[in-house]
Amino acid sequence: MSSPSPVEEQRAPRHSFLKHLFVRADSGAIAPEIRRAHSRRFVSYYRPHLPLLAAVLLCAMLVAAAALALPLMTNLIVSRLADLRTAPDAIWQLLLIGGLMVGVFLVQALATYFVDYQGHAMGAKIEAQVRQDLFEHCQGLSFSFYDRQRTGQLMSRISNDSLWLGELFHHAPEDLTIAGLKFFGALTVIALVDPLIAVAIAVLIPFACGYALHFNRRMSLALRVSKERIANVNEKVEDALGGIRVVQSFANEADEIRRFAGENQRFLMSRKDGYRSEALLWSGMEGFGQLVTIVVIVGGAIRILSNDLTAADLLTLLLCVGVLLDPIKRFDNFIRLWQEGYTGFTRAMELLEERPEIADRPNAVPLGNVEGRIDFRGVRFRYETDGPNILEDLSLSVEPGEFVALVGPSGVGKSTLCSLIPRFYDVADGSVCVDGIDVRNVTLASLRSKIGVVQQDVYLFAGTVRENLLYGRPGASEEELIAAAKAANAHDFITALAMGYDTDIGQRGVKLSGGQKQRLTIARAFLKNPPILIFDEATSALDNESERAVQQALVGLSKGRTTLVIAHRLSTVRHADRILVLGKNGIVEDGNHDTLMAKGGVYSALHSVQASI
Ligand SMILES: Nc1ncnc2c1ncn2[C@@H]1O[C@H](COP(=O)(O)OP(=O)(O)OP(=O)(O)O)[C@@H](O)[C@H]1O
Repeated sequence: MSSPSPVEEQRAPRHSFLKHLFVRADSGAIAPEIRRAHSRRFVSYYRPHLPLLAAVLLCAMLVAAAALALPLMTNLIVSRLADLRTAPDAIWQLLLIGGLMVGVFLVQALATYFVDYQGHAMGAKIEAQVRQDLFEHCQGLSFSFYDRQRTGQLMSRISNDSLWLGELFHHAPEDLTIAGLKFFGALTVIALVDPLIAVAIAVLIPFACGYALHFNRRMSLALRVSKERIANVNEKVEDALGGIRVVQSFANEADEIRRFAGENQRFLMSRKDGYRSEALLWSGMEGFGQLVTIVVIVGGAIRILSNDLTAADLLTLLLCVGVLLDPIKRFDNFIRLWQEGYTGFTRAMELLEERPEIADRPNAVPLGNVEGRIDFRGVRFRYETDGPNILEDLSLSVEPGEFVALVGPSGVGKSTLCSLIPRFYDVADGSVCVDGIDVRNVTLASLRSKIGVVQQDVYLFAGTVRENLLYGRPGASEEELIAAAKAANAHDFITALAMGYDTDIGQRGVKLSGGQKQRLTIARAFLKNPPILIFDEATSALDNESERAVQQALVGLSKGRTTLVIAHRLSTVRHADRILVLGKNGIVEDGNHDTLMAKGGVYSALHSVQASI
């Protein structure tokens, strides 16, 4: 059974064709003040292109004027036919008018070319700008935003939604100018030729406008829903293909196909709803066009019979009706383009309006050279305002150059604690300080440049080994690059790869083993060479021998810099200056390996358990 359409879903029970025709279409609409703000933003995108826009609009006016010239010149010829019969230079006069017409059409052709080419180029530039703005904006959004958002949805906003923007930015001013000039120009000529027929046409126009606006709103709603649905489809594709190894290893292909079919079907239904409104709009506008033609033919004939109009005038009127109806016939196209483009624009603006929760304070200063002291002062933290506290009244001081290990059961907040130092999240209460300065009072870029983080989830970019290593320090020399790789025990496996440091490692480093990926991320942090290092389970995917080698390198590298290491395997941190045991109620033990073992508390118990495995 097919799922209900989005608009139907909002207005159960299902309605008939007639209900569809007359139902109000403003539910789900955007608030007027937001719409106004979006409109201002829309107009602002033209600012860097004003001279080009002016040239395009001028050419658009020429196109419209040339279209109106045809009925006028035809009138000129036909109304003078009687005089021309007796004129000795009739052929020359006709040839002159013909030449004039050719000139007009030449101007029209050149203007059309300019509007089409330069107009589209301007639209494409603005589209690229919006896409760039979106991408740049997303780069600055906080971890908490990405905790809530899904990548597929974001990709859809940045790539899919912006596809119609170029067309919209180009066609909106151009089509409106041409359509407006043709419509009102033709109506004016009709009024000059026969005011009564012009009035008859003008009476029909409000009905056509009301009808068009109604279906415009319906299409807008349907398109908005359909954009949300295609974002869901993208999200499903991203999830299922990104995790294809998990899908296949669980033999869950059929389930994934079924889930995808569901999203695909929902998207299809939203399209169908939009197409129905579009078809009703299109057929209605066609009907309006026919009605206007009939009014002019019948009305014109009656006026000829009463000697108020000549045959030449009727011919002019019919040609003018063609010009008048042209924008109406293309109205459907324009509305579709407008809706597709403007809905995408609105969704893009919603994303741009998203404020980063973590940002530089207005008075933030750059963090200068740091010694590496870290203080947590009465820190309380939770991920969501109504969520549980993950850290509560936590105080802790790490001296410059100290090597501190964080151990404890899974989920007590070790990674969370570390993520507060580079300000991936902000504390709810208390403060986190580096060298005595609250991290919220310094610029994010300067703070993060002082901290190297190797995260639990290894992330490598598509590209070569070299590109990935240089990510943290693009200007590093070849010697520094190799030294970092050697320190992370990665140099040997890198040189054994087909292209050495220039080997492409595939999407997210898929062509490497788990341990190799981990060593690359460690080398990347080594190369950055920051005064504060944070390793979150950084050696978990290494075999014992590699792990020992990396541990040794880490000990060497940590000299003179503050190092925090989160570890589950206690054997890897027994050499640490301090070991902090984190429990549900914060730090429950603090000391070095020997003192904690002698104490016989949580650490020694954990140690005994691991030693017995
Ligand atoms: N982004 C997030 N949004 C909401 N809750 C989160 C988020 N990240 C972690 N948590 C929750 O915070 C708590 C602490 O997680 P954290 O990753 O800091 O623990 P951990 O001690 O490092 O665990 P592990 O040793 O398993 O890595 C957990 O209950 C977890 O579910």
